[in-house]
Amino acid sequence: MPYSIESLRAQHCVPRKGKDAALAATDVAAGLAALPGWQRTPDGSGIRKEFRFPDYFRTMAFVNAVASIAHREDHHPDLEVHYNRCAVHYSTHDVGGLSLNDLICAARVEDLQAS
Ligand SMILES: C[C@H](O)[C@H](O)[C@H]1CNC2=NC(N)=NC(=O)C2=N1
Repeated sequence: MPYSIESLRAQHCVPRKGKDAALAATDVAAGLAALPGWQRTPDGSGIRKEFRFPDYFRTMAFVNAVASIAHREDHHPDLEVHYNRCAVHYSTHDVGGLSLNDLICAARVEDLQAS
């Protein structure tokens, strides 16, 4: 099933649990094709992208905006925060891998970058 970043952004996360909610490998690949710079983690359990900023202040502004998305969507990424970069890692613990929620949130994070 092809995805566009707009179609992902138009959706909201809902609770997804269990194996039935896990994305098939072909769906993950289709999702990543719509999300520039996002990659599957080496173990395949998540998706990840590193964002770079001019300074710590702007890095933290991004971190707080991502936290706001996490709060609104009730879907929470792991973050690696450094002085001028932040890596965002999404996976869905409740399915033990990737769900549509991860693609939706990644698309929302991309929207932050565009603004
Ligand atoms: C009920 C609620 O949707 C779940 O507890 C959510 C909360 N945030 C979550 N975040 C992530 N990353 N994975 C989950 O499975 C998850 N589950």
